Amino acid sequence: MSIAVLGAGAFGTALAVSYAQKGPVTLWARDPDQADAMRQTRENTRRLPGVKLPENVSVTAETATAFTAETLLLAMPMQQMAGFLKAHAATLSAKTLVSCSKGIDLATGQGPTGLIRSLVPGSRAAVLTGPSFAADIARGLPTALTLACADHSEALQAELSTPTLRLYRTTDTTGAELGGALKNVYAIAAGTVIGAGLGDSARAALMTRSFAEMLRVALALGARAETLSGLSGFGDLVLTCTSEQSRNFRLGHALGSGAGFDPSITVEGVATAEALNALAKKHQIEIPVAAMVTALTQQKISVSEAMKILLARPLKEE
Ligand SMILES: NC(=O)C1=CN([C@@H]2O[C@H](COP(=O)(O)OP(=O)(O)OC[C@H]3O[C@@H](n4cnc5c(N)ncnc54)[C@H](OP(=O)(O)O)[C@@H]3O)[C@@H](O)[C@H]2O)C=CC1
Ligand SMILES: O=C(CO)COP(=O)(O)O
Repeated sequence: MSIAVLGAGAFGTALAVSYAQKGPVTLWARDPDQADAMRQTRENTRRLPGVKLPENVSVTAETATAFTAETLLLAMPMQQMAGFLKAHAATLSAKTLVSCSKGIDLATGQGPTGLIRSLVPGSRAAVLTGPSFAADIARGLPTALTLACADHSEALQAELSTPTLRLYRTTDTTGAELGGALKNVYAIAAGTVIGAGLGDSARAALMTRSFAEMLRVALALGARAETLSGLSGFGDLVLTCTSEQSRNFRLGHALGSGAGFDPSITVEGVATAEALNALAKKHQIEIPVAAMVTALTQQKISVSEAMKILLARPLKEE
């Protein structure tokens, strides 16, 4: 089997570096100048500086070259995925398309597998998700992820596992992709709490109530509870809410502390919060924490107002 990674950001580059241990990997960058620079320097200086690209990684800006692989890993920001799939639908059918992106498409409310199934009907859709920072994967640090695919995926699991990247499989694509998408929203909340100096106890409370929200949403949308308790849900929530490596956490920290934040940094939780609010409204699910994140990121509310609203909610059973 052969692998190509579509999207040469931090995560796509890290995955290409990791899978190059097992054989040749094609890394597709949309920008020909960036592809040239990466070929010359053997480094993605903009998105993943300090990591050498192994010889087994071929960088290209030609989709025709990348699309010769059988397994294609989609590693672009979530709001870009639908456009990419629509543009290349004809050539992508009959491929295995593994989404590595975390989010909900704002226009349709779909996750990655929903988009893949509706826009590229002949393909096979899978999701690779879980607690993993690009820099850790690229350095070969031990990591465990969830591979979700509706059909039997043992062969894909073996193909995408490495000695340091251990995959657990599930058929619950809805649960896996919702866990990965929603944890980013709550990481913004956790970062806000820490940035505003509200303390570790407040963060633990918020993470716990966030997990309750994640579970409520996921169950309402047909996911299995055990998926949310696994790597793609609980595991990634813990990582992202507790590490300053997380861009979602760092955006929240900036909101909480009043610091500035570079708008060119990919922060999936902002659009996901908006998409989540629309889904929750449609399905009548209570999401008080995520609602506050949306209001905060849209500058409709201050951090102290958000805190007061959450603490003043009616007392109830856990
Ligand atoms: N970084 C991480 O640690 C992890 C990230 N992820 C997920 O991976 C996804 C990508 O994130 P990440 O790599 O970190 O983001 P980056 O910001 O590092 O890079 C985004 C990449 O996507 C490319 N891109 C943007 N728009 C398009 C498009 N229309 N078609 C093709 N490529 C496009 C960008 O190209 P250009 O430079 O030309 O703009 C860039 O190479 C996100 O969903 C994220 O949640 C998942 C796990 C870990
Ligand atoms: O998904 C991630 C870790 O699992 C990366 O998180 P950020 O996008 O917040 O950096």
